[in-house]
Amino acid sequence: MNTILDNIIQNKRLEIASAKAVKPFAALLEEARQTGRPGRSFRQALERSATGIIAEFKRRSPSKGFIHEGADPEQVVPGYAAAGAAACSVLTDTVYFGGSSDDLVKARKRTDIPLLRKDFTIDEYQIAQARIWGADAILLIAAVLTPAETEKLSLFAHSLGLEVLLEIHDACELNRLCPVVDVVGVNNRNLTTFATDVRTSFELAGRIPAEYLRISESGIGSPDTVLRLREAGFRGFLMGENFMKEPDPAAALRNFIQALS
Ligand SMILES: O=C(O)c1ccccc1NCC(=O)[C@H](O)[C@H](O)COP(=O)(O)O
Repeated sequence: MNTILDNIIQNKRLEIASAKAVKPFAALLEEARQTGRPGRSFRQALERSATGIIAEFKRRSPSKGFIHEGADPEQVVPGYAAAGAAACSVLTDTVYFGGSSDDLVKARKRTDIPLLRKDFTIDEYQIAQARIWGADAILLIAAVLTPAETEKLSLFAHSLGLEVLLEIHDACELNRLCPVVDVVGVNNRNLTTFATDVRTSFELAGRIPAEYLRISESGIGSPDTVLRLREAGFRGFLMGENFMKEPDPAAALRNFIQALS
């Protein structure tokens, strides 16, 4: 039986094929190479951040449905930056998350903090898009990539000046770690059942080599959880629903950060 993740990836393949029919990869790559490299670093922003919070912009999700349907990235993302986010994650998947390339492009125009293109990256085409749309980093999900694919896509991302967040959920995915990965994320959400359990981060923390900057993702809802994850060695905390479910996500982030200090 197809899981939602299978369906998401199948849909990605169709989207990429349709995009290539409109603009072939060679033309997109030329455009990406001509796009300026602003020199922002997703990893450095986390290393230097007092909060380590990566605030996510998403309107909906497979697990929660509608979260904040009319959210405007030109309001939310600069608001996140002003509230103290180290970086922002912007969902660009439309079908399952209600996002778009426009969200990333608009966010880029309104803030200078590093932006992560949050999508299901399986092809160099998506990485070239991320460069053009203003991302500083891309997400690779170990669950849908082989070790060889992970390294190949990571090298390509670096060739365009993008950093790589490699997301794992299980110890068996540690074999995707490679020197070209910049940040390792532990996703507390099981991408098949959507259940979140922050114990996943605590269980995997010690299995990730110290040279990788570690972040914890999903299902984080309290300052105490962030403080415990910090003690376990995590430097970044990717949080979306906790803020996006509020009428003013940036104000929710501001209140969260105040409770952290
Ligand atoms: O969020 C989902 O329902 C989901 C389902 C399948 C694949 C990915 C999914 N979410 C992407 C994410 O990893 C989260 O948006 C991100 O980690 C923030 O999680 P949260 O703070 O729990 O919104």
